[in-house]
Amino acid sequence: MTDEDDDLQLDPNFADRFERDPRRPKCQLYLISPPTIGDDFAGTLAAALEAGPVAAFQLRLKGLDDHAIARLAEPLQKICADRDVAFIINDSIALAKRLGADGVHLGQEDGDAREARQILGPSVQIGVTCHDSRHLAMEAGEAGADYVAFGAFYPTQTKETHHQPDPSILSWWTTVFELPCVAIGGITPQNAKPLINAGADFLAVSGAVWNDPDGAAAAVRKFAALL
Ligand SMILES: Cc1ncc(COP(=O)(O)OP(=O)(O)O)c(N)n1
Ligand SMILES: Cc1nc(C(=O)O)sc1CCOP(=O)(O)O
Ligand SMILES: [Mg+2]
Repeated sequence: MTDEDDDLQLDPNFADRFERDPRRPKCQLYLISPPTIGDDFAGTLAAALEAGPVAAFQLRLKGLDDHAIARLAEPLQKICADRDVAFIINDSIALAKRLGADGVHLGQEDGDAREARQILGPSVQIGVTCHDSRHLAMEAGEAGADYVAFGAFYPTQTKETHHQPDPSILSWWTTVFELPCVAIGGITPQNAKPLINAGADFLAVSGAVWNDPDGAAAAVRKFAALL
C-alpha cells in the first residue's frame, strides 16, 4: 500500500472471504508480447490466439524506436484483427495513433490518459499502470482510462518491478468500481487462481505464455481451463 492509500483502510482478510461477483463478465486473458520478437513470432502469436479465448494482445517492445516497432507491428496487428483480438500498443500514444491500434497502455511516465483520449478519440482503449495504489487507480479512472492495471502480483523475470499489491486490491476495486481491472506480474496457470477469485477482469501474461516449455498455444489452453 502506498502513502496516499493510508486513509483507505481495508480488512487484510477481505480477499480470502471474497468470491468473484458472478454478475461481472468472466476473467479474460490479455497477452503481453515478449520483450523482443524474432521472425517466427507471427506464427507463434497466431497459434496462441487460436488456442483459446484471448481478449487483447499488447505489443511491448523495449529499446526500439517507433519506426522499427511500426514495421514489426504490421503483420501482428493483422493477425489480431483477423481473430477479433484487441491490438494494444505499449508506451506510445503517437504510435498507437499512427497504427490505428485498438488501444494504448500507459505507465505512470508514459503520458496522461486525458491527453491520450483527446488524441486517440472515444473508441480507443486506454489502460493505465497503477502499481499497488488505490489512489493512482482512482485518478486513472477519473482521467478516463478504460482499465486500470495492478501489479506486479508475483516475482517476474520480464521486468524489474518495485510494487507488489495484495490480491485484495482487486476485490476492493471490483466491489467499488465498474471499470475493469487488469492483474499483471509473474502470473502463471499455477498461481492465477487467487487473482481470478479476487475479481480480476483480465490476467495480463507474458513469460508464462511465451516461455512455456509446451509452447505458447499449450500455455493459452492451460489459462483458458481456469477462466
Ligand atoms: C496491462 C499492463 N499493465 C502494466 C504494464 C506496465 O506498464 P509500465 O509501468 O509503463 O511499464 P512497461 O511495460 O512500459 O515497462 C503494462 N505494460 N501492461
Ligand atoms: C510489463 C509488466 N508490468 C508489470 C507491472 O507490475 O506493472 S509486471 C510486467 C511483466 C509482465 O510479464 P510476466 O507475465 O512475464 O511477468
Ligand atoms: Mg510503459
